[in-house]
Amino acid sequence: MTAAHAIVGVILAGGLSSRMGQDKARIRLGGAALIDRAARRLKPQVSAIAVNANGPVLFERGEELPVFADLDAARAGPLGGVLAALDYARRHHPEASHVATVPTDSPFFPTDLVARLSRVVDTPERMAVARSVSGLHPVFALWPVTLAADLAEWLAGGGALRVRSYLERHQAREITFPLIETPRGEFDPFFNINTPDDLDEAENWLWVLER
Ligand SMILES: Nc1nc2c(ncn2[C@@H]2O[C@H](COP(=O)(O)OP(=O)(O)OP(=O)(O)O)[C@@H](O)[C@H]2O)c(=O)[nH]1
Repeated sequence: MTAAHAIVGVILAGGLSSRMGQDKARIRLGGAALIDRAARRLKPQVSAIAVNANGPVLFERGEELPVFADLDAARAGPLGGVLAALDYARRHHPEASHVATVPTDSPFFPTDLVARLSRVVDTPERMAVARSVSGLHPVFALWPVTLAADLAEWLAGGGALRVRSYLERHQAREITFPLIETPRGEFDPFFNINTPDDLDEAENWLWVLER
């Protein structure tokens, strides 16, 4: 697949943030909310961008993005967000072949994420997912829009909620991304912020990464 293909980028922000105790999308890192950081990083990589959230979303500096909720009020985890994303893409971007998802809580993801995942998408049905030395990162993935009905059926049929199981079922291609070399050592670009301690660690890394 080439960069000419239309890919809708979706920031997954529909979780409960229970470990953080407050909405992770609104958490500030280095002066910017995580949702705005994710949007800034994803936007140049895709042809359109939107946010999956199950509550109100606030954007800064007038950068309003389209927001859509899960289709089913009973939360199905990240896959519920992916299903909503495929439905959104089908309705608003009929030209799009794939949706690229990233979570809202991972501020340092690769700036060539979508380009590298796209390169291994050789058929319209192909899925691709990111890996690093820390393991598979199932919410950093390319999802064919045509999978919507299959995913809906799988979730309705009580399919495992784990994203990883669904990717395995479809033999998603895995792309391994390198660690980032810094003066303080190597850093995983898929580092994500789940707890207040993670946020402290991200603040420390931000200082090193943006020096
Ligand atoms: N749409 C949707 N997204 C979800 C759901 N659960 C998790 N996510 C998203 O999936 C990604 C990974 O979520 P987690 O960090 O495991 O869960 P979380 O709800 O954000 O945080 P915790 O409640 O602390 O587990 C994040 O981008 C979440 O916003 C859900 O039920 N629906």
